[in-house]
Amino acid sequence: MSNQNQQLTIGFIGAGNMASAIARGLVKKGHNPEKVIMSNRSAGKLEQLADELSVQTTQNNQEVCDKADVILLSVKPQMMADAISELDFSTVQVAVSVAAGLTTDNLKQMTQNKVAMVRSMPNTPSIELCGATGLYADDAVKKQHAESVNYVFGAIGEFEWVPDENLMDTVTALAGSSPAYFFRFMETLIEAGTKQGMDEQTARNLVVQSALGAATLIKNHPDIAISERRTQVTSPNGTTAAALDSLEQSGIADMADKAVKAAVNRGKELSEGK
Ligand SMILES: NC(=O)C1=CN([C@@H]2O[C@H](COP(=O)(O)OP(=O)(O)OC[C@H]3O[C@@H](n4cnc5c(N)ncnc54)[C@H](OP(=O)(O)O)[C@@H]3O)[C@@H](O)[C@H]2O)C=CC1
Ligand SMILES: O=C(O)[C@@H]1CCC=N1
Repeated sequence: MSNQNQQLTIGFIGAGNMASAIARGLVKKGHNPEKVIMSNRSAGKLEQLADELSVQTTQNNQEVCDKADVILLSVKPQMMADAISELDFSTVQVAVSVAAGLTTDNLKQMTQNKVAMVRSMPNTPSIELCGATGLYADDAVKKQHAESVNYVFGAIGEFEWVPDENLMDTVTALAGSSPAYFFRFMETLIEAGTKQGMDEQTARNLVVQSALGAATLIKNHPDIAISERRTQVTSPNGTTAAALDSLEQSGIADMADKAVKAAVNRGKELSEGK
């Protein structure tokens, strides 16, 4: 990590699931917790984060603006206008929304266009420094702002800038939300294993290690197609072929397509205040 970026004070408005995942990741990566400040509406989460991470906490959102160089706007989309409209961002270098759906136009309107605004879509594996984040900035965002943002999201995983803001709803479907799809698939496999008579802990260990192994295998060999890895597992007329045939007959591709479209559409609704 570059020394200059390590000096950044990183602020959070809203200290819920996503903000605490990023803060935990940053501290785990070695960012000085005294250079993290988090605000939240209610006190309980702040007390826990102060105890666990030794970050600065406050229930005053303006204090975060006054102390932080980079601010992550991490309240629910429906709460964003209430949380940020009255704030003075004049000493803030760049604000980064993590909210699903809200466009940079929505956000700039809420802040009267007074702060450089980046839109991000991270995910909770950021706690383990395995995050996947999509980022979008309009032309007003300077190189120095982008570098600060790269530092934050590079510390907690991998990130991709997208050139077209419309793609941020797809980022939400494929990165922000997708850990939940994988969790759900793991849950269903474990449950199916227990129906075959296996105890839950053993089923969990086998499923989780297989998920980790499958992702690691794909990630460590980007030159090998995912379909080739699938073929390597699938003996002709074997057990995998039987399972995959069943998944295809149940419409796995259609299910994924519909799920992604549902998430994208919900993102668009959120941008319209629905
Ligand atoms: N969860 C996830 O996996 C992901 C979430 N996101 C985005 O992150 C954002 C937050 O989601 P998530 O963390 O899940 O939600 P949470 O409900 O866990 O966190 C939101 C937090 O904002 C606080 N809050 C609400 N209003 C204010 C306010 N006016 N001032 C200060 N704090 C306030 C809430 O406080 P209180 O304790 O009082 O309720 C709450 O702790 C959303 O916009 C979501 O779209 C993006 C990617 C992934
Ligand atoms: O479910 C949501 O709306 C948020 C955004 C991505 C993950 N959680």
